[in-house]
Amino acid sequence: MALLEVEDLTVEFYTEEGVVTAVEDLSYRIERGEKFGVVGESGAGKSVTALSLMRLIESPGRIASGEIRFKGEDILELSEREVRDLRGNEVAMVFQDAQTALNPVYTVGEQIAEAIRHHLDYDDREARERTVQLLDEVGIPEAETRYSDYPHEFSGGMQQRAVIAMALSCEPDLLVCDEPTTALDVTIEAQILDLIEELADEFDVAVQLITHDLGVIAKVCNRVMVMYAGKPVEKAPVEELYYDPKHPYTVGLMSSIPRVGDERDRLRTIPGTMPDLVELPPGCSFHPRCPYAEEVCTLEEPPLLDPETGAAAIETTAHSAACLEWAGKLEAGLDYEVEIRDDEDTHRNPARAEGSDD
Ligand SMILES: Nc1ncnc2c1ncn2[C@@H]1O[C@H](COP(=O)(O)OP(=O)(O)OP(=O)(O)O)[C@@H](O)[C@H]1O
Repeated sequence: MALLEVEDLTVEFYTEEGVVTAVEDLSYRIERGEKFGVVGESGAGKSVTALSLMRLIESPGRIASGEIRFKGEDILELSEREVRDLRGNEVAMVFQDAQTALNPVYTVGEQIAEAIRHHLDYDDREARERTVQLLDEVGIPEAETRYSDYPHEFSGGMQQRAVIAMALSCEPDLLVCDEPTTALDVTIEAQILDLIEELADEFDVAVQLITHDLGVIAKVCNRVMVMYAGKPVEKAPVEELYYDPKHPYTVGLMSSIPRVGDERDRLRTIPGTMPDLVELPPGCSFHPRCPYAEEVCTLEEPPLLDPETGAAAIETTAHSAACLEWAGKLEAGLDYEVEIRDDEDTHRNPARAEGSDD
């Protein structure tokens, strides 16, 4: 049994414009200790997915259908009290903005110690000791002294480290990080990502890392799900996604990975914007922006398929993509080439999209 199993999750928001289907029929699973990335543009449904895991979707939204099983138990069936126990204790979350996670009127140390006392039944002294130890582990210098600092006395990067310490304080099995580094500058971003990766291994905690940046996923994750307009369009081990992407949207996202000193001609960024979620385009939601779209793409919605066999993807399918190409339905096929640039050299990816014309 996987640690987390999300099955056919659909989340809707009732707005004046109509019903927004923010997440539709979404399925994925995360194994114990796995680092799982969720990537897509703004509005893809990444945060809504994360909030659903914590059962934090609020009106006008609701989880319309699906199951979210954590250690085999459907969290949608739990009582409010049971969900509160789950949050923080077994599933912890780190958001983009550390400031909203920290209460300005308590010292950083007190807040973490309070979480420890609440969840782990430690006395004051034990909680304080554990807090200092955690602050030290997340790289806060002079942890003993900084325990008594208020959040505003910490820099943005230090605040995010403290939030990570708080998230890990109750030894969760799953850490959900929603754009944890977006508010930070690039050097600090790299440090925080390294920290998340190191701590995930050290604490043996699985991570669901949400970002709009494939470069961030590359640094941290083992497996990735690409989302577009509320649905998964590609799932793959990270290396495979980079070397052999099977969905045109993924290829478009790759062009926006910033690399220092990267002089190569970029693949075009994807023109256009995400469709209106109240009224999705017919057929494949991505077709209005897809350079390879054909008439069939306006008519048929592509399921997730195994690109090797064209069979419907099941949970054990390692690499799947929702493009009609893999159902053998495109006449001209996909024709893209991915250029990978390593630190030392640049080489063309040998893996071209199968079924390409030339
Ligand atoms: N409170 C809300 N009320 C109405 N619609 C909402 C609400 N929250 C989310 N949505 C809808 O769900 C869509 C997906 O939102 P979500 O926050 O999950 O996107 P995201 O992929 O996390 O993007 P971002 O990177 O901008 O956070 C939004 O575009 C919006 O249409």
